[in-house]
Amino acid sequence: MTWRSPVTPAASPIDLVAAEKAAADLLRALGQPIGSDGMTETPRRMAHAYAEMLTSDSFDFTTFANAEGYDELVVVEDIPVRSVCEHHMLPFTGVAHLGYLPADRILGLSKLARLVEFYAHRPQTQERLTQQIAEHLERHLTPRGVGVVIEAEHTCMSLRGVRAAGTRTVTSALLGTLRTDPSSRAEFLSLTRGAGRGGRR
Ligand SMILES: Nc1nc2c(ncn2[C@@H]2O[C@H](COP(=O)(O)OP(=O)(O)OP(=O)(O)O)[C@@H](O)[C@H]2O)c(=O)[nH]1
Ligand SMILES: [Zn+2]
Repeated sequence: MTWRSPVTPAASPIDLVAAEKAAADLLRALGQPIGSDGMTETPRRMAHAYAEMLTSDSFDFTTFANAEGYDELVVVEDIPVRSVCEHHMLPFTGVAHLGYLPADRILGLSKLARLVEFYAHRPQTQERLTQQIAEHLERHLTPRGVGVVIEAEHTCMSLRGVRAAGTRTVTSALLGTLRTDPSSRAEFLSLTRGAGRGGRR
C-alpha cells in the first residue's frame, strides 16, 4: 500500500519586482556602479538568485508498507545541501547523511533528498536544519529511529569575517533507537563517518 502525504511550504509569496528594486538600492548604497554595462541586469539577477535559494517545492512524502519486515538501517549518504545562513544571508553548502530504522513503513528513497532541499531553502542555521529534517522523518514515517548528519562550509565564515576557508561544521540529530541504543547509534555514525570526504572510499 502506498501513502502519499503532500508536503507544502508555508512561506509568504515572493515579490520579485520589490526584490529587484531593493537589490538595486542595496548595490547603490554599497557604492557599486549599477549603471555600468555588466551590472545593469544585476539587481534582477540578484532577486531571482535569492528567490531560487529561498523557494521550496512541494512534494509527496510517499511511503510504502514494509511488507518484507526490513529491520536494518536505511542510509542515504552525500545528499547535497545548499542553504542560506540566516545571520548574513550568505550560502552554506555541504552534504547530509540521512538514515532510519524502519518500523511499519519504508520511505521512497528520493524523499530523503527532497526533504533536505525542502528545509534547506529558507534562512537557516545548520543546527535547526538538521533537527527539522530529523523531526519530519520521525513524525511522518514513525520509524524506530532516525539519524541525520550534516557537514557544511559556511561562506559567512570562509569568505568574510574570520575568513577561515576550508572549515567544515558537523551537526547531528539522533532520535529514537538511534539515540538510545548504543550499538545502533555506533552503526549509524560509523556508516556516515568519512562519507563526503572520500575518507572511507
Ligand atoms: N550556530 C550557528 N552559527 C552560525 C551559523 N551560520 C552562521 N553562524 C554564526 O552566526 C554568528 C553571528 O555572529 P555576530 O557576531 O552577530 O555577527 P558577525 O559580527 O558578522 O560575526 P563574525 O562572523 O564573527 O564576523 C557568527 O559567529 C556566524 O559564524 C549556523 O548555521 N549555526
Ligand atoms: Zn552567516
